Order: sequence, then C-alpha cells, then structure tokens
Amino acid sequence: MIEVDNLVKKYGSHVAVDHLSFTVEKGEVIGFLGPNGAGKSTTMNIITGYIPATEGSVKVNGHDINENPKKVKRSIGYLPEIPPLYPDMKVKEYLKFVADIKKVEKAKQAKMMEDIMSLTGIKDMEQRLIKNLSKGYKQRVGLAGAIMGYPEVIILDEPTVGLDPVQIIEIRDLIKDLAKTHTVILSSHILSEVSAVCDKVMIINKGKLIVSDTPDNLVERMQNQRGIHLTIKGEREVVEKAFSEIEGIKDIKWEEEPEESEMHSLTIYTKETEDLRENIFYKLAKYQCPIMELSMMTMSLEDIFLEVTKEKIELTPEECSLEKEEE
Ligand SMILES: Nc1ncnc2c1ncn2[C@@H]1O[C@H](COP(=O)(O)OP(=O)(O)OP(=O)(O)O)[C@@H](O)[C@H]1O
Repeated sequence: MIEVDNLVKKYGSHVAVDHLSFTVEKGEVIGFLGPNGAGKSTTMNIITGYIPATEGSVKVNGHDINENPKKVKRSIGYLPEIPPLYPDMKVKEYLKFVADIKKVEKAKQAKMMEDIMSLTGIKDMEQRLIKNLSKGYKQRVGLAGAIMGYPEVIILDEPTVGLDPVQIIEIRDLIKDLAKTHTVILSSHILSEVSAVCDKVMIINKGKLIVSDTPDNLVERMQNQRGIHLTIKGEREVVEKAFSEIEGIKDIKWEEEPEESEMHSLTIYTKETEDLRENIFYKLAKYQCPIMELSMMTMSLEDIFLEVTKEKIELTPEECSLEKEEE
C-alpha cells in the first residue's frame, strides 16, 4: 500500500535520507526508530508530500506523491512532531476548521467530529481554548486533526515526545485503537514505545535503513549473535593470538584501556548460536592468560538499537529482512 523506493533527500551536500526503500502493507503498524537526526522526520515529511525528495519515489495505493499529490494527501493523516494547532481556537472550532480544509462533506462533519472527539478523549475539552490545554491534550487534539476524514494511513512523528508517563500510556492506547482500522507509521527514539505498538520496527541511522523486522524477531535474531563478555589478564598480543586460533568468533569489541594494561575487557560476538566458552577457556589456558571474568550477554531490544546505530554489529544481507523481501 505504501511503496518507498530509493528515497534520497539532500540538504546541500548533507544526505539526510540515503537511498531508503521499504513497503508498508495495509493495516500494518510500522515504527521508525532512530537516534536524533537519523532522518525519520524527513522521510515522513516526504511521504506526506510536505517536502519533495531529491531522488526516488513514494507511492500510496499505487499513486505517486509527485504525480497525484491530492489523491495521496487525502489518504494520509499526519501528526508532525509539533502539531500545527491554532492556540486561540477552541477545540471544536479547530476540528471544524480541519474538517473544512480536508473537505469532509458538511452533512458528515458533525458526527465525524463527535466520534473523533470521543475516540481521542477530548469531548470534555471541546469548548476550551487550545492554548489552555495541557501538552497531552494538545497532542490528542493534533491526533484528532490527523484522523479527521478517516484517512487510510496515519503518520505520527514522535507522538509521545514531551508527555508525562500517564499521557504516554493514554496516547499509546489510542494508537493501538487506531491501528485496528488503519495503517500506521510512527517514529520514535524510544524502543519500548515501538515494541509496544508496532508490528514491524525499522531502525534508521544516518538516513539509511539498517534493519527491518518484528520486535520479537529482532531480539531473537540478535540473541543468535550472543556476546561473551570477558576480562582477561595477559599481554594483548598474546590474547589476540589465542583468539585468532579459535574458530567461530565473529567480532571482538575491546574496551578502552590504559596503555600496556595487563587487564583487557572485551566482548566476543560468536557466529550463530555457537557457545565458545569452553574453547576460549582452554585456548587462553594454553597461552597462560587467566580469565578473571566471563559472562554471557543476551541482548535486549535496547542493546540491539545501540549496537546497530553505532554500526558495531553489521547485519548480513540475509539477516536483513528487507533484503529478503526484495528477493
Ligand atoms: N531543512 C533542513 N535543512 C538542513 N538540514 C536539515 C533540514 N531538516 C533536517 N535536516 C538535517 O537532516 C538530518 C535528518 O533530520 P531529521 O529531522 O529527519 O531527523 P530525525 O530522525 O527526525 O531526528 P529527530 O528525532 O531529532 O527529529 C539531520 O542531520 C538534520 O540536521
């Protein structure tokens, strides 16, 4: 239903979005996850037709955003990071204004406004000035505006940013409700948020798609890349020599240490589900490098995010489901 193909956005020489391709099926809830400046808002702004892409295409239900912008925009409800609210309008007045802009038929407006105000929990606030609402309620009004006209696709840029924990739960529940009947794309830099509401997580870093999968699969897949954390005593060259003789080590991450230190803390990433603890023990014993500490690390979604956005773990094409989809 949404096809993003080779999207590029350049600001001068800075590449904010770097050949991004993905598809979102009808009814899916997709979470864009990435650190600040990853390119999430830029991508969303392009999909909604708010800004043009430098290269690439976006199609919604087969319609290209550049060739048929009106049709595409009508099928999308967008809540930007800062909702475009008019502070001096009352809530109901604002929603009427949005309904008019979105060309909702006059005869349908009253019921739609009532339904949307109930859904977003702002009925009691309908006569309040927007400027006097709390941040959480302002966010709900923004969301109500995005849903107005019942677009098929709802795009939410950091919908819970700046809200208190109670408001976050309320907005998340609202998103879950919307997800039952809509295709939703939301962005966040909070993992728990994405894993709580999304069918699929797309981790974006420096404008590139790093990995795309379900939250559960991501954790499972990364657990296959289990790490072994070690503290070893001995000369670094000797330790390195010992490791070079062990098969199945995928990567070694050395922690910073003072020069000529005798203690080395490091994490070994192993291939697949291999458990190399015994091999490591015997090999280091052979080279007389005592293991002072050894622990297995299982990765949470939080760790995965940190790892992939720091580009410490490189996923192979087979591991990246996007590549699989293209096959
Ligand atoms: N209008 C602009 N002019 C120049 N550079 C821009 C512009 N908009 C965004 N950028 C740059 O493009 C990159 C991506 O920005 P973007 O806002 O899409 O990231 P983001 O993932 O949404 O981050 P955040 O979570 O901080 O909003 C950043 O480096 C940003 O500084």
